[in-house]
Amino acid sequence: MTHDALVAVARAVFEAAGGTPIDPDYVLPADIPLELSGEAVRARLCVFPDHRGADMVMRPDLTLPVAQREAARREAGEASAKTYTYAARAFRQPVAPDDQLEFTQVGLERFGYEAGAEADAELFALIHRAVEACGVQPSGVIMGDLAIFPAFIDALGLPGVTADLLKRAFRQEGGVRAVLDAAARPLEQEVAAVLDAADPAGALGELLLARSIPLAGGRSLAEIVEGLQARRAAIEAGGLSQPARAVLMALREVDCPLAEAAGALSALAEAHELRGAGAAIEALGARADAVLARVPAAVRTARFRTGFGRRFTYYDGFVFEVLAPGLEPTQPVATGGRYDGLIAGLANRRVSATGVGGVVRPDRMVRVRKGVS
Ligand SMILES: N[C@@H](Cc1c[nH]c[nH+]1)C(=O)O
Repeated sequence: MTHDALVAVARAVFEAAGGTPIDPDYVLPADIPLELSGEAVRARLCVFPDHRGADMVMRPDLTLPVAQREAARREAGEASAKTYTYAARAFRQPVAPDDQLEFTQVGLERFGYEAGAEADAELFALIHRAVEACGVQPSGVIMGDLAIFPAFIDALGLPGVTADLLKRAFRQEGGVRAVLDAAARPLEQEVAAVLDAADPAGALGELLLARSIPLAGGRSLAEIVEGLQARRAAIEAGGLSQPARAVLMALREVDCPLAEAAGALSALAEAHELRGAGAAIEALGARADAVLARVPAAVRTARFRTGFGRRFTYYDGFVFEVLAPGLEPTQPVATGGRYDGLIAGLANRRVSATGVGGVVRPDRMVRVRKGVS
C-alpha cells in the first residue's frame, strides 16, 4: 500500500469512531508550542519570524491547534462532548536522517467525555486498530502515567518547594537525577551570586559566556534562573532525606510488563509506607486491565515505565507510544495520551474539558511494511 492508501485506511478507522474531520491552522504563534513542548520536541520546532518580527511556528502536532479550536468553541458557549479526526501535515526537525521534516499524522482527539480507565483503553484500542489495519504488527508498546510520579511526591510529604522542584524536574529528561544529585550539595558560590544579582538572567548569561558553556535544551536564561532559585529554596528547606531519595530512585527504575505495573508500584509504596499513592496506583491498575481486555496482543508487547512521557508537557495522565519492527525507539508509529488540563490552560481557566487522543504515522508505517530499517 502507498502512503496515501495507509492514510485513507487509518482515517476510515477514526471516522467510523464518530469523529468530525478538522484541519486547523498550520502556523501558530510560537509562545504556546514552545511552552508546551518538552525539551526533546522544543529543540525540533520549526520557528520563524513573521513580517512583524513575531516568532511563529509551523504546527509541530495537531493536538495543540485542535485544542485551541475546541477551547474557542467552548468559550463561545458550546459545552457538548466532541470527537475530531484529522489526516493532516505536521512539521518537526527530523529525529533520524530517514524521517521527513513535513509528515502526515492521522489522528483523533476527544474532548469533554468522562475520563477514566475505559475511556483511555478505548482510545488506545482505536489507535492500535488503526496501526493493525495498516498492516503493521506492533513490536512494542510503551505506556506511562504522568499522575504516578506526582502522587508519590505528594505521599512523601516533602516541603512544598522541594515537591514542586521535583515535579517540574520530572518533566525533563534526566531532571530528577539532576535534582537528586544537586540536592546533596550546596549551590556553587558563583551560582548563588548570580541569583543574588539585580538582574539574575543577565548575570547568568555572563557567567555562561565566561565559562564558554552554550545554552542547550531550548531553555531560556529566565527559566534556568527559576530552576536554580527553586533548587536553592529546596536545599534551604532541608534537601532530601535518605528514605525519600531511595523511593525516588526506585520509582524511576520501574520498567515492567504492563500487567505487573500496579503490583510493582504498590509493593514500592508499601515498602516505604506511602499510603497516599494508593488512588493513583489503583487508577493505573484499572487502566491496565481495561487495555489488556480490549487489546489482548498488548499482553505480549506493552510495558509500563514510570519515567516515560515527556514529549509534550500538556499530557497529565495516560501516555503511550507504539513501536514497530525495523524503526528506532525514537520513531514510534503511533503516540497519544490524556491531557485533561489543556483546554482550561488555553482558555485561562474560563472553560475546561477533559481531553484524550492519539495519532498514527503513515510515513513510518510505509517503511515498516517494506521491511526497511
Ligand atoms: N500530538 C501527539 C499525539 C497525540 C494526539 N493526541 C494526544 N496525543 C504527538 O504528536 O505525538
